[in-house]
Amino acid sequence: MALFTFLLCFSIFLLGLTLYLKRLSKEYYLLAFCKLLKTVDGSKVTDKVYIVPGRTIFGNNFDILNSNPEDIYYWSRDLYQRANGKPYALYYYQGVIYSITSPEAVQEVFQSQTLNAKGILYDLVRPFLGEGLLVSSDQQWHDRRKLLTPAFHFNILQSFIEVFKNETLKLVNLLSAKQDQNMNLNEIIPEFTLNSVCETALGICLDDITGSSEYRRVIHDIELVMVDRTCNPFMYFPWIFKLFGDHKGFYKNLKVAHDFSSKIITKKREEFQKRQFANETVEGNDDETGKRKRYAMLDTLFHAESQGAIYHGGICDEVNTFMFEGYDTTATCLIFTLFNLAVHPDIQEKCYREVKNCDLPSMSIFDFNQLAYLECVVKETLRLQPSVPFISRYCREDTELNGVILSAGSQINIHILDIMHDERHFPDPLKYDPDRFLPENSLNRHPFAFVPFSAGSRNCIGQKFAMLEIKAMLVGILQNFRLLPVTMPEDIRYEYGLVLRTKENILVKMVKRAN
Ligand code: HEM
Repeated sequence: MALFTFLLCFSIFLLGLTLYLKRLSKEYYLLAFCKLLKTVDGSKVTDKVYIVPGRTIFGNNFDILNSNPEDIYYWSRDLYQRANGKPYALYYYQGVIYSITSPEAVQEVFQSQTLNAKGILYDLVRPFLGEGLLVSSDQQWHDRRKLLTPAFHFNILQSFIEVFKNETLKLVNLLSAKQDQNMNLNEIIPEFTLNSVCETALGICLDDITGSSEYRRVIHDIELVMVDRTCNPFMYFPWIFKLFGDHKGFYKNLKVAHDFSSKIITKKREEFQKRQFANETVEGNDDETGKRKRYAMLDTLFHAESQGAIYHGGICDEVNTFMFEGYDTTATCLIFTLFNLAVHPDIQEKCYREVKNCDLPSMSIFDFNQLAYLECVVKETLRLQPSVPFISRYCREDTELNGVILSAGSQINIHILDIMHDERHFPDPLKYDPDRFLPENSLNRHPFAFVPFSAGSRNCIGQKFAMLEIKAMLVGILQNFRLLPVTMPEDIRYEYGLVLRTKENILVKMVKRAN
């Protein structure tokens, strides 16, 4: 009798559980621990979104376990092909990842006033960048963006040009000493872009401060650990990372990077305070024409600090953000541009003809803006090999987007690279063809078809800075050298890092031009 009662109760329990799970499974992908996507109009989700089949019964949670950055790059391209122009979705325990690969689909995100919070991947860079402009959100982001925008004003950029030119001349001298050898661009270029951002935005010459090569090395190692963590969903948990990841190495490297930027801040603050004391800057808010005085980035922060609008920790976060965002992105673009020019001698020749009579030392922003073909070349590189291949947003609340409902906690991955490889807007998308950006060929192009700097309120604050710096370096290099290919396009295997990388370093040969 007792057994019968037990079996009856157990059966009722099982039936109840089954019914409950059945009901729940209308809302959730149970084994993936994730809420299901729905459409706004009740139509089939698969009509609007390609649902990526998981490799295990647990949704997509284990799809990229043990992958490397190269695997992830090519996996993303494969998903793009399979989705055939539709957005695609992956089911992870953290929430749905809704991936956008077309200008039409990204429009709503870039125009949204609310989708400003960054995706959870950015949590992995938080130990490095704190609450700096790249990762922060809400009022803090708004206030900082407002504070820092004037530091990239035209007049400030004009004053940076001298630094870009000096760094270019230093680079040309170094390249002259190595001409006719194979040049490893990944080793040479980042040193100069780091110098440029430090000397302009931070006002410090790295020749006066030790540790810059160590800084670049640790940044690379920090990146490797972060990319490794993105491949393993369990490593998102800080305690699992602490137990099983390279936690110790990561924080050791982080300390080196933070100490390096701290050293810069301390040195510059002393100088700022001395100037303040001498009444040269802070009190003199207005310049002689009566206009509000503008400062370069670090002085803007010190000025805000003197008014209680930001504290030391905030300054450190912004400095780390600008150093990190400002050097690797531009270096990547320069490396790919030089590579593209080396393997396309006809395009290189056209650029050379445009720049050969420029007088670099006397060039102004206006003169750089006149280099129309060079601009097309840089844009085509950013289209084909965008330094930042994808970005991500986080849905704090249930969000309607492109006819689907993303529940709170979902992520929106914006695949900038795929958007800019859309053949409807860029026919034969893998061909390197700067003419696409000539005015007559850009007419009526979708406004979000070319978005290497993102778009909308969270676009890149440093885009004009970057274009100017890249153009200055290209003018100097092209005037002095003919680039010959060593690495060929077929040798390149791309990798996802914090910026777009290649598995092997890119090599070119530079032959001095007869003047
Ligand atoms: C070719 C060079 C560059 C490219 C392709 C690039 C690209 C981007 C992209 C795509 C974003 C959006 C990131 C996101 O939404 O998660 C971004 C944001 C940002 N970039 Fe750049 N960037 C470049 C150069 C620079 C430079 C030179 C600086 C500074 C000197 C800079 C500073 C920033 C900052 C601070 C943000 C965050 C802006 C915000 O959220 O308000 N970038 N950049």
